[in-house]
Amino acid sequence: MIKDYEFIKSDEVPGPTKEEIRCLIKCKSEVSSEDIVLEIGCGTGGITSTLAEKCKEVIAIDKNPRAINITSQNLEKFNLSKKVKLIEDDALSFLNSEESLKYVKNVDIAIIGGSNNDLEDMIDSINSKLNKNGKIIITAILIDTKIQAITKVKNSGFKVEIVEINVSKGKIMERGTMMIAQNPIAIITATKS
Ligand SMILES: C[S@@+](CC[C@H](N)C(=O)[O-])C[C@H]1O[C@@H](n2cnc3c(N)ncnc32)[C@H](O)[C@@H]1O
Repeated sequence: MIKDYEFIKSDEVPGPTKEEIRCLIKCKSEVSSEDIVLEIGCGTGGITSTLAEKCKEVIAIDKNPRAINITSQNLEKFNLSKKVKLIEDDALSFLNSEESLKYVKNVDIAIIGGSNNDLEDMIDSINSKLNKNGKIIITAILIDTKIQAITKVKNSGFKVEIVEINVSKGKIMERGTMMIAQNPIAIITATKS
């Protein structure tokens, strides 16, 4: 697993998703060497890099050119560039475009880490390109996003699992170890039946 400190970072781009959360996403996704992964909102490239180490191919989309740039630098650093197609665009516009048909079809795993106000439409669009038994994994910090995501995937007929993770990481100091809490984050895993 790539460590958080190994990623090239930028103040203008969120991420990388913390190592413990990336571990869980990798585990919950059950990613294999045959899988085609779609990531919406690649940010710094934390999840893209983690899954690219194992899967066949990642199509990673971000509307922020700086995110695409920093993800590209990280993929280069970890020697994963060949496995990843980077797309700079608004995810929903891209998924609904003709061009997307060239790259996004028969998806096995889709990760949604950024969606603005388009989450429900995004889930519909991804669902139309998702293989049977494929998974959509949504990471959410806002309570509102969690509720919206769970309601949508449940009503769309997916099998749904949700875990909320509260990680505290030890900071070792001279006089003892202090546990530093990270933001709670929900991982919603929706499996297509
Ligand atoms: C929290 S960051 C993801 C961090 C990433 N998982 C990582 O490990 O580095 C969310 C990203 O989603 C992107 N984003 C938000 N809404 C989007 C949309 N509609 N289309 C494409 N990208 C979007 C943002 O630009 C941002 O870079």
